[in-house]
Amino acid sequence: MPATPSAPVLLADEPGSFPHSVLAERHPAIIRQVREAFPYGPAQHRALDALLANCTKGVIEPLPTDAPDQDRWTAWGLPEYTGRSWFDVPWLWSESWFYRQLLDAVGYFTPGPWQGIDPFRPFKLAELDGPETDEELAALDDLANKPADERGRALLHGSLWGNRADLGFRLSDASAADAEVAPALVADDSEAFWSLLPPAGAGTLHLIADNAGRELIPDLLLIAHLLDEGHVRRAVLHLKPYPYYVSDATTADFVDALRKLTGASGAAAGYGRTLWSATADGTLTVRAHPFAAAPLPFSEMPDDLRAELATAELTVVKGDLNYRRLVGDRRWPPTTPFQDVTAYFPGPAAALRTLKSDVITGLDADTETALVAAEGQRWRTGGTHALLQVRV
Ligand SMILES: O=P(O)(O)OC[C@@]1(O)O[C@H](CO)[C@@H](O)[C@@H]1O
Repeated sequence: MPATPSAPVLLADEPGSFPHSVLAERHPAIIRQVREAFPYGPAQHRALDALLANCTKGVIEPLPTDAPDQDRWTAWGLPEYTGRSWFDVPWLWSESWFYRQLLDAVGYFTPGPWQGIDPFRPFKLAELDGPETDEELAALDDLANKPADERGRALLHGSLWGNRADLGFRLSDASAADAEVAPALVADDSEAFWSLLPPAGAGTLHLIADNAGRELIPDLLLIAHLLDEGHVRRAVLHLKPYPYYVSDATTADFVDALRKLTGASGAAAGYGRTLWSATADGTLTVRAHPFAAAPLPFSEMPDDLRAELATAELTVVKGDLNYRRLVGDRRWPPTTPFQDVTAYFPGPAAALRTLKSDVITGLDADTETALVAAEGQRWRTGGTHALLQVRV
């Protein structure tokens, strides 16, 4: 048990707060964009209208008794939250519920012509095919002749900062992509990261992925490097079982990213070949566990996932949402020890995250003071700061 006393769970009930803006502004904007991106029929438009009204003014409603995921959502807290405003239940919970309901509205789960059609795919593809992605891949050629440890550090940073590529975040803050970043990390355990993964390692890396496209590609490059240089013998990539938080990576997005690499020229294609053959021989495997899209913190992970992560040399936990799930989506004092709040995790873990929501732990007091003096509380949510924290 962590020695640290717990902190209040984040709700979205305070107007003016970041969680409130996500429910009141980001979710309606997502509905609008999805609606405009597809030639949906009248039934889908009606369902989207109903969702818009429900998610902004209504209450959590029960699922139809024949919903295939009824049991799962029952176990995840639906009976407890039914009848309550979306703004009055844990924010982590209502956000996951939103994506589940949005997919339902467009027919994603219903047998028929729209089953399995990712409503976020046009946005993901536009990013994957954009000039920035090609520039990032071309830059790998400059890295190719550097010593392996220098390449490793550059690729680790690429994976970390790749977390800025979050289409949901950009929806609510269009200027986010251009905002200047603060290169110094607010917490930097990268030495511990490398000491957990020395060369000639025999273990398995797990990576809990976050966004597709410009985040997943650098994640894949890091995995390829760790395999090629012998830091780990195997890797397991955890993806989402269905589209989630706009740009979260699914198996289809993994395929697109890998094809992008193998279809590129120069060094990028080499990484692509490493990964393609690693999937073929089982060195790299993918998972899409239902818990990856659960509305719960990782402390409540099911036994099968816990047992699997317990075998990892290191689990890399990518992104802001996964960080919220890792430490618990709570109002921790920022200096709360990261080791304490992650003590429950089944093995060593490394959080690689740009800061895009209020939750933060593991800061030293001077760092917090300096951030507040410079920016008020904006540093928590602006996506311009990043951290790499390791739980040993
Ligand atoms: O997990 P990611 O892609 O880094 O960020 C997810 C995010 O954009 O969505 C949530 C709010 O909707 C926050 O956790 C964060 O702002």
